[in-house]
Amino acid sequence: MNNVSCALTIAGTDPSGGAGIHADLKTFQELKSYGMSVITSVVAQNTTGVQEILHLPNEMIVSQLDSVLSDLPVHAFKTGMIANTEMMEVILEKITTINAPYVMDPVMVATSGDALIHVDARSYLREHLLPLTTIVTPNIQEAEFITGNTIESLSDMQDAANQIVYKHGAGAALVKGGHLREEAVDILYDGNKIHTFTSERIHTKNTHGTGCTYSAAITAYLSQGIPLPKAVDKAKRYVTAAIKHALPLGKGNGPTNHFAPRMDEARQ
Ligand SMILES: Nc1ncnc2c1ncn2[C@@H]1O[C@H](COP(=O)(O)OP(=O)(O)OP(=O)(O)O)[C@@H](O)[C@H]1O
Ligand SMILES: Cc1ncc(CO)c(N)n1
Repeated sequence: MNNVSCALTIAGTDPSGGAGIHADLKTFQELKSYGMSVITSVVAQNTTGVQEILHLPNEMIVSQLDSVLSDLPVHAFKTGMIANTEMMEVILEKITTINAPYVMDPVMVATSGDALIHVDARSYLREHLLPLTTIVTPNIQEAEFITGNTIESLSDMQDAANQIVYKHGAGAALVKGGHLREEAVDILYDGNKIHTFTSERIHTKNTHGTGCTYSAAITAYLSQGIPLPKAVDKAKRYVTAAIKHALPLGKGNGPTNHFAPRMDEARQ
């Protein structure tokens, strides 16, 4: 495998294995990209919520980034949880040197409702990191924060996706409507046109880490040179299968099933 595609995630941890760095690396592996990770914060969390957070010193984050960037290729990268403004500043300085697609999951709160980033950092993320992205993947709540508008319909989602590109400078915006309607509809504006991705809505409480898994799948496909709308289409299929076969583990919202495509293939 001389032409292996390398994908990097910069995010927080989840010892219960369903979200954060762990979801990202499992997804990269399942989708056949070589996974690499830089840890921002160590998060004691599980399917029921977040118990404790330890932020790594900024020098250690920079040091991890230097270790990866001085030695290995990066064909696409993503950011997830970046807890505060200072951390965002040092990460920004390093990622501007990477010449590869950038997927931002603008993580603000966990599925459990626990806050994962400092309130002030949300504005920094919008003003300074967002313009660097190839694609940003907000859920409704995150898109409402970025645009300052309420989102209640598909047409509101389209307006938000447009605004996030034109007004806030993202390369493309994928607004996820998982929580909005009977179908799970996501809207992508790629700077040229609106694309709509629809899947059945799966009635399950096991949705811990869906956002991480989805953005990691987009990153994996972009690392393989697959162009944007197609990468999102394939990632949407992957996350839908992962939710459909979600694992009833833990006492709260169980994790998505990163093996899911193999289970579907095995049945065919
Ligand atoms: N119950 C569901 N059935 C089918 N698809 C879903 C369901 N819930 C979410 N999705 C889809 O999963 C993907 C992830 O979106 P979601 O809105 O859950 O992300 P998120 O809120 O960022 O996740 P997280 O809780 O990990 O932060 C989207 O494509 C969304 O449409
Ligand atoms: C570390 C981390 N990033 C993102 C999420 C959002 O699901 C989470 N629960 N934990």
